[in-house]
Amino acid sequence: MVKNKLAIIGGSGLYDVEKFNDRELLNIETPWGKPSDQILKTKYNNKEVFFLPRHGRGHFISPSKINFRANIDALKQLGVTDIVSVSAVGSLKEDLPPGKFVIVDQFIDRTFARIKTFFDNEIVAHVSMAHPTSNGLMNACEEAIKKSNIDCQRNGTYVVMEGPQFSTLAESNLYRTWKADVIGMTNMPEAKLAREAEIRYASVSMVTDFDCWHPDHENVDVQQVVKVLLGNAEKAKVMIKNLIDNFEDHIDPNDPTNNCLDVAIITAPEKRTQKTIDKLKTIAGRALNK
Ligand SMILES: CSC[C@H]1O[C@H](OP(=O)(O)O)[C@H](O)[C@@H]1O
Ligand SMILES: Nc1ncnc2[nH]cnc12
Repeated sequence: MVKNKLAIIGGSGLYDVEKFNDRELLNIETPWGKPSDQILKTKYNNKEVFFLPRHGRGHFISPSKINFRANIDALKQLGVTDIVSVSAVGSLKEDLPPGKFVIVDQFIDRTFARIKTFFDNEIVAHVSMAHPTSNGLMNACEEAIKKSNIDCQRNGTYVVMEGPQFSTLAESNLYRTWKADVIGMTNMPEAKLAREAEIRYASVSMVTDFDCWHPDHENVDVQQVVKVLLGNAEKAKVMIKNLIDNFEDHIDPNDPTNNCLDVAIITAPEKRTQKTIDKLKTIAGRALNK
């Protein structure tokens, strides 16, 4: 049986989980290059967990330059089965003020300058993204957040913009007409690549600002965002502890992510070269070597 292993991908404001013991920093190489930073392997209540800051410690990687493929491949190499992203987002709704957490269940991917698949050479696969987040993992996040007394909305749509500039007023208003809830720059292609790697994914998005549509908040200002972020990050760390404790109770053994490549790879076996099969060993070894 596959052992469930949790990883947290930390976003803006969450670059480490300092208070966990048994800390080991891992340098992982992947066929896609280097991940954003060393990966922290640590323990809480005797449970192993991995942590990777997607912008690097010190926040030196912009959203468009994150090597999402290397990040996902590295976590898969470590045996990670579940990823919870912790992200800063702008709010597109009046009832989602700064400080509120949203367990995102849907995305609108508006990014255009990123590599979005592991299957772009010789071996082609089309995974379903109808439900990009895993229900069991979202249940675990909801329970962990509630236990931490954090104000939270279950479900919501996250618009992923390219950035790094924030939206124009017209764009912000357009996304509001789409009934989207929050906006950020990083959860895609992360969620797509996690799905291709058959890793369950959930996103806990922490509201830092009202973007620019709100009549009382004309601009997004990074200084303001950082102020809210620091408070959010402390709350997120409490949530992460609760999540490590409870996540295994919520794993769905029948989650469609678990073996989604079985019905996704379309390339005829005779067209798959050994070189590409080797490159995809970590991501798709299970499905390719059956
Ligand atoms: C510092 S505000 C903009 C920045 O924050 C979010 O990143 P993350 O999702 O990693 O927390 C947003 O997507 C932008 O990258
Ligand atoms: N308003 C906003 N737009 C995009 N990404 C964000 N991250 C935090 N606030 C944001």
